[in-house]
Amino acid sequence: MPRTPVSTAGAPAAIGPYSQATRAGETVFLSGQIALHPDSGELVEGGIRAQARRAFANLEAVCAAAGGSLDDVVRVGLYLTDLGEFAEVNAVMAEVFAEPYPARSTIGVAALPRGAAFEVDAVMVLS
Ligand SMILES: C=C(N)C(=O)O
Repeated sequence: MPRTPVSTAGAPAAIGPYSQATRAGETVFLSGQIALHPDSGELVEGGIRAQARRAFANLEAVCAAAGGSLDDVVRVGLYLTDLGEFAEVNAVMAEVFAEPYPARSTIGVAALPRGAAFEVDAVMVLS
């Protein structure tokens, strides 16, 4: 099955050799989003909540470009450089997603691109 790239100016351009998302049939694989502002390409300021909100907003823009929405997301992966900030990320995720929530894995990592504190990736199934 061919992989069809998804591209939008509503989310930051890829910072390496990957697509913002790829679609295979009705399944969309969304690349990791960090808190880069789509216009400036710079990491937003303001701490973990601001970073999480921007990263989820970027993800939402890619969902929309693929013809879906966050309601179509079936799984997310969260990556934090400090699991001490887990509660704050949970609070932002609860603002962004409605129940029933997607499946999720959360992983503490040593570092993320561009010095980000948070990254989210996702799988979406179009309905
Ligand atoms: C930000 C990314 N998704 C990357 O570098 O893979």
